[in-house]
Amino acid sequence: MANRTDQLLRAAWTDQSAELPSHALRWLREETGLGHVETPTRALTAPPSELSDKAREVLAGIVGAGNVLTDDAARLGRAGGLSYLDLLKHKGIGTPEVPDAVILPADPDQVTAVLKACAELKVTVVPFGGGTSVVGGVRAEGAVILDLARLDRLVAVDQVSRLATFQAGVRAPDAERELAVYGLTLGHVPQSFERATIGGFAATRSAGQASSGYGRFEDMVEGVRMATPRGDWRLGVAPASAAGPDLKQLVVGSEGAFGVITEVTVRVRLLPKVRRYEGLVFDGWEKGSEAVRKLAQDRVLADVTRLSDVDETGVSFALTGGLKAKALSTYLKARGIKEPCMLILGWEAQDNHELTVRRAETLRRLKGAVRLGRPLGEAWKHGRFNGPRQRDALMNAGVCVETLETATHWSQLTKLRSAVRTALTNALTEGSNKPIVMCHISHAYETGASLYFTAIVPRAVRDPENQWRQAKTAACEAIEGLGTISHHHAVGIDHAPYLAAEIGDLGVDVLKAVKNVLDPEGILNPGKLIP
Ligand SMILES: Cc1cc2nc3c(=O)[nH]c(=O)nc-3n(C[C@H](O)[C@H](O)[C@H](O)COP(=O)(O)OP(=O)(O)OC[C@H]3O[C@@H](n4cnc5c(N)ncnc54)[C@H](O)[C@@H]3O)c2cc1C
Repeated sequence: MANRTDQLLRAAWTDQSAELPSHALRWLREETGLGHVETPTRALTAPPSELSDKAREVLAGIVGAGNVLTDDAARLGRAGGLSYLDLLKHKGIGTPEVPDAVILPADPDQVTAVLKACAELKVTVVPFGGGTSVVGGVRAEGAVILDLARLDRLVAVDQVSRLATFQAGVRAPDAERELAVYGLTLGHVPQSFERATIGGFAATRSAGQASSGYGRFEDMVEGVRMATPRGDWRLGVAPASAAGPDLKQLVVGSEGAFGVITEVTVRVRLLPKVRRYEGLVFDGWEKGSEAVRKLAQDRVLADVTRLSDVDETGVSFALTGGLKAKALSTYLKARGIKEPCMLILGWEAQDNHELTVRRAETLRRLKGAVRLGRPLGEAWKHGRFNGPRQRDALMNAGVCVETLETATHWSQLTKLRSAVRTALTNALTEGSNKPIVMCHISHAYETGASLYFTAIVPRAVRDPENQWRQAKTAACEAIEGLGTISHHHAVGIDHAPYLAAEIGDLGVDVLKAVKNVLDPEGILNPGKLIP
């Protein structure tokens, strides 16, 4: 179990070293001014645990002495999430926030007992699923980590209603493996799929790459069970209800600040038997985003619908390298495409007839696009979980790489994209360093879409944390009034200062009031979600 979280003590996504191909590194040096930068991984030590003997004894009485871990490896292995800043700290640039202990309860009752004990002992608790938070959600200095790794069971499957109940610590690949036995799927595939958990998805309102077809995670949640210092809370008895506001939605997105989700009942679907992914290219962002809007509003989106802007398309083609990239660019020019914007579409269906009909409905609306067929789509699908490994390789090469996401209505989309691009570019341009800022739509709705930005620039040698902070602040300020502070990464610590601008001071007071009821001692994940 320790290996599930250690990953070079969280300095990387996997324990396999990641390297950039030489042509990619050469290209990056030319484009950004990247020099030769060393990124050593420093051997880290943990400060002594400050968990009192009494607390250790009480917690051991609940979960067993072997499940209260205070050794350095266990604590460093859960020190922080997987944001750029968290990864930097584990590479020895900055100091990671190390918890005092790691508690591993075995079931929902033990979770409730741990929370009640911690409330009495005034011990702060940070819930930890896969630890993939990119917004500081699992930072736990001066707190204990409540790791849900042992809540790893499929509790029930209702094949008639197409529902499955999972314990919160089940990881996405394990959930899919268990469902496949019944011919079912959840269809939730965020880029963090390999490591994130069912409880983490619910706690953060996650959105997967196939959200256009399968919905966001909160659309899938039919029921939740949450342990709080006040006791166990279960919600969700029917597919729809008019019994007052939907309190499930207070739990979904609560980021560990109101309680610990111990079980989630999710809507599942039949496992698809046929899949088809393909790529098209539009000439320019406006034409591409208009096309995605039409698909969304005519309700014929493919299950995966992802439009890259010209910068992101350029980077994907450049990283392909060699003759293939040159041939592609010559072909697109010959077809009159001046600013290629790549659209990936993926359909999943029960049989070829269903797929053919849906595909035809989508494609007949995409006038003016150059179809590049299956190789491009299949290549995207093949590499869909490579992002974290590429980030490791970039960071090892001395690159600052940050991703951030937002969403807005169609009428504001182009304005928001320009505002964030300009903010990031200005904040990251320094001396001979030139940032690359790229963007894509990966989640489309009838009324609007998400925007996902990736910025890469040579890492500042003197103060890398400040370089990141300036870019983050500039982007968050650009978003204010135009879109949401987070479409799927959640609030955590990093977005908390901007939440009031989105939900109002009254909204923040409502969240505080809920917390006061469920967690009167304020032991749960302080500093996260609520500003
Ligand atoms: C490389 C990379 C790619 C990513 N891609 C995506 C993406 O495509 N889509 C997306 O939505 N997100 C993405 N994320 C963000 C992250 O994976 C999601 O936020 C995910 O939902 C977190 O799941 P987790 O199990 O790792 O939760 P953790 O990181 O462990 O926790 C996240 C937050 O939820 C709380 N929490 C966790 N479990 C529980 C629980 N059982 N009860 C109460 N609170 C809990 C934690 O305290 C924390 O505040 C990505 C992250 C990385 C590093």
